[in-house]
Amino acid sequence: MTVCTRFAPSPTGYLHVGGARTALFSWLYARKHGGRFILRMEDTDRERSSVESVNAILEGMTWLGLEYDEGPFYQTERFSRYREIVEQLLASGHAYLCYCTREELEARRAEQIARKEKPRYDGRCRERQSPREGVSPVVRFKNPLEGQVLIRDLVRGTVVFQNSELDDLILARADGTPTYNLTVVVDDMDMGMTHVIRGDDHLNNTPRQSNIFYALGKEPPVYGHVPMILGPDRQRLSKRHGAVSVISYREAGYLPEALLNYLVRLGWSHGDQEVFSVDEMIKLFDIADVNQSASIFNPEKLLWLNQQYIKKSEPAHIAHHLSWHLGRLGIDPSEGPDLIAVVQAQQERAKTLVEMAHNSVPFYRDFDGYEETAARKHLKASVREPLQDLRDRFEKAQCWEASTLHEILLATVERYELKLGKLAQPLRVAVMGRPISPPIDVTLELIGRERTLARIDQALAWMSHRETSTATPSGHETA
Ligand SMILES: Nc1ncnc2c1ncn2[C@@H]1O[C@H](COP(=O)(O)OP(=O)(O)OP(=O)(O)O)[C@@H](O)[C@H]1O
Repeated sequence: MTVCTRFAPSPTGYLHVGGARTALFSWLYARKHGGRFILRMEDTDRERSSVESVNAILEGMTWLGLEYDEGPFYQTERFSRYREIVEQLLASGHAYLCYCTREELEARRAEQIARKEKPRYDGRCRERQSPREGVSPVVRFKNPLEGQVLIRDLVRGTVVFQNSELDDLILARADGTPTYNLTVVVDDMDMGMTHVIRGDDHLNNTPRQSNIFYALGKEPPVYGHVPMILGPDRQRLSKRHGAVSVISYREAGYLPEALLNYLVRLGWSHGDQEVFSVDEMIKLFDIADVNQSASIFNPEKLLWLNQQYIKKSEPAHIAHHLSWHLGRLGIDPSEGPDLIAVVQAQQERAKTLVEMAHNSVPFYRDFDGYEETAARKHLKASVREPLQDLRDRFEKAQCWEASTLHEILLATVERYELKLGKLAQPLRVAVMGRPISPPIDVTLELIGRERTLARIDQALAWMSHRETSTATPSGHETA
């Protein structure tokens, strides 16, 4: 039997981290067992579903690398099939037409509450034979009245539900549209689902869905209900409450594998290992090791993991993701130094790709002004002469490589009896516009000879201009 799992979101918003982790567990289960992973859009709520949400979910899945083998399937395209199954259940006596009106149901409900009973449909139309004038009936499932439903849950172990606790749920509304529990069963049956791994917010639906499977003469799939991810307020993250979209993590400079790693560890562990490649996740993931309790999303830990991934990933891989961020800043990396070298120079320190992209801008684009405090501190009159000298030596450099540039810088500071930083920092501000960059020799190599010389000239001119404009009538500098 080939394992088949699915992710079945309702396209009523973006893909958020809670849904994404449930998708990841389902995907890992399929991959680990050499099975199929299906994507299904549960879009029957036409009011709340939208094409934009479908696209946002697809974008999130693609970015995370949770590729699906089949789908996306859309429930709205399967209405005739749902109708067929409703007819089948009616014909086999597992469903019946219910003519109770909304007002009657509400009145009975109020009475049940007044008697301190659990409000539920009282089964009045179960044996009804004749239609009722002027009322369009709904179709209800004839839930067994006795016995139990036993769920052997992959995460929670055996969970028992009493049939006496379950309502005769509505399968089709008066206008003929199918309800959630019916569509899910028909799809899971038709799509050959062997394992349904979903959030434990669905646990109460499971005995109802299992009974519909039995009524159709089928074995239900194996279920695994994974715990919820909660926000800092301990409320379940959902599209309607506090969830952060997966794509906003892309925009904030996270690597998809860092987010996957964070999500897999949220509620699952393998010894004390923290960092897992996707291949390791597939190999080591065991749904039986998933916690039963909910987890709280911790953005600091995610940031820490992202930094680890930036440090350790292949530069070419980071370059691939970084170029997307540079594109957002209007930079075409092919118009400057090799992006892989730019990544290598910054891999040790960047926490996010947004930070790396921001710090990479001067490698690709000339800047207009300097960071103000840095310029005031480092581009001082006293440094003009050594900076000019350094510039002239750079111009004559035999080759434009970090080691040669380093030698030239050392020789210049020696000549002026300066500490290295006293010239390296002004140089950095001159060529980058700011006081932070990778090692200065590497920075210069990346910027290239022409740009470096032009930027030092620009800084020297800026310094002269500043000297004249800030000079007092007596000729003393005031800054
Ligand atoms: N906070 C969460 N933690 C873990 N899994 C979740 C969370 N929220 C939803 N899921 C799971 O993600 C899958 C898709 O859910 P769905 O699209 O209905 O998301 P939702 O955010 O609950 O939507 P809505 O805001 O409409 O309630 C389901 O299996 C659901 O159980």
